[in-house]
Amino acid sequence: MPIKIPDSLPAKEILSGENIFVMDDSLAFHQDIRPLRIAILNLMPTKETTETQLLRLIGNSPLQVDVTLLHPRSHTSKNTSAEHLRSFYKTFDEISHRRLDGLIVTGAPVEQMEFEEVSYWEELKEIFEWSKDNVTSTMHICWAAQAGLYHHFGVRKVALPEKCFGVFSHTINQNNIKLLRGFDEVFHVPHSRHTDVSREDIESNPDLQILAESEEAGMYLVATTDGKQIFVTGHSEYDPLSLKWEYDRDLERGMEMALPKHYFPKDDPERTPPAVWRAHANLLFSNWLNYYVYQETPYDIDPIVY
Ligand SMILES: CC(=O)SCCNC(=O)CCNC(=O)[C@H](O)C(C)(C)COP(=O)(O)OP(=O)(O)OC[C@H]1O[C@@H](n2cnc3c(N)ncnc32)[C@H](O)[C@@H]1OP(=O)(O)O
Ligand SMILES: N[C@@H](CCO)C(=O)O
Repeated sequence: MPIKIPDSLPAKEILSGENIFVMDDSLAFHQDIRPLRIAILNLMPTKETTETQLLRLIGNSPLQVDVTLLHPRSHTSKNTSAEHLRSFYKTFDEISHRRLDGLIVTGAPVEQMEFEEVSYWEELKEIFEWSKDNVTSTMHICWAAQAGLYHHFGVRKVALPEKCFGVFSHTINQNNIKLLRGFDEVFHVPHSRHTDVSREDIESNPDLQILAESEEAGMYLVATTDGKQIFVTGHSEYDPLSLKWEYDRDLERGMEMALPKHYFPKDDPERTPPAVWRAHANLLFSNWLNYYVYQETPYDIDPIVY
């Protein structure tokens, strides 16, 4: 939340220079408050796990958030029960007449397919197009970041020589970016993917900025200069044991798996990995909700019907 202090207090200039959000009296007086309308388009097979992880982060905010869970109507989920989807989920066509303050699109285990082979690709393209005029800010996670960058900006997906798998240290590229407010100079994030996005395609696009990256894992946070689209290549939402679960799963399937990097204490898979990314994850989501959604979205959000 912003701090409201008198315009003439010396701290105001100092804090503004440090990328701290300071609100002046006139804006504070005029600010109307209502619950935020956020949808999560959940493309993960393990929907209940992902719901919980994302809601935990969205819930850590003083803002009231009204959450709608969405699943793609053009895909029949094998791993989530129809009963769960019927009880708790909607599809895009049921909500597309209303605008959203924020939209989160999750990862999906389809990164090694061509985008066009994904069963819900046409539907996702429709949602991406709609989001440009009907959502204040959209956050795309992992595969959704690759898909969004490809759809909106033609950024190519690139196969990695080996899976980017582990918990990596990251640094920020720019000061005075609202999404990065309060970030430590070095912070940690899990990555778990076989593909990356083309740096060349991103760097040559003046509408895109690389906000944070990792020497080992590459680009992490990419955003449009207007903040309407955020692309997150890692999984800050993961639970402490998510990477272990993926590692054990793949070993059980008989795959040759390298240990997740910088994860198990002393690289011993019998030891419990500590979560060293939780503070970062909470800050990323609360900064997004506050500065890219709440402070930007209009109070009267729905289109006026004459
Ligand atoms: C790069 C990222 O974004 S990382 C995020 C993805 N990570 C994860 O999903 C981790 C958890 N998932 C898993 O471990 C596995 O997917 C499991 C255990 C749930 C299931 O794996 P498998 O049995 O090998 O594969 P299965 O045949 O059930 O298909 C898995 C999923 O792939 C996706 N998928 C596969 N083919 C397609 C396709 N043509 N189009 C769209 N989705 C597809 C679906 O999401 C499918 O699950 P769903 O039908 O329940 O949505
Ligand atoms: N995080 C994913 C990567 C593959 O999409 C997994 O290992 O399940």
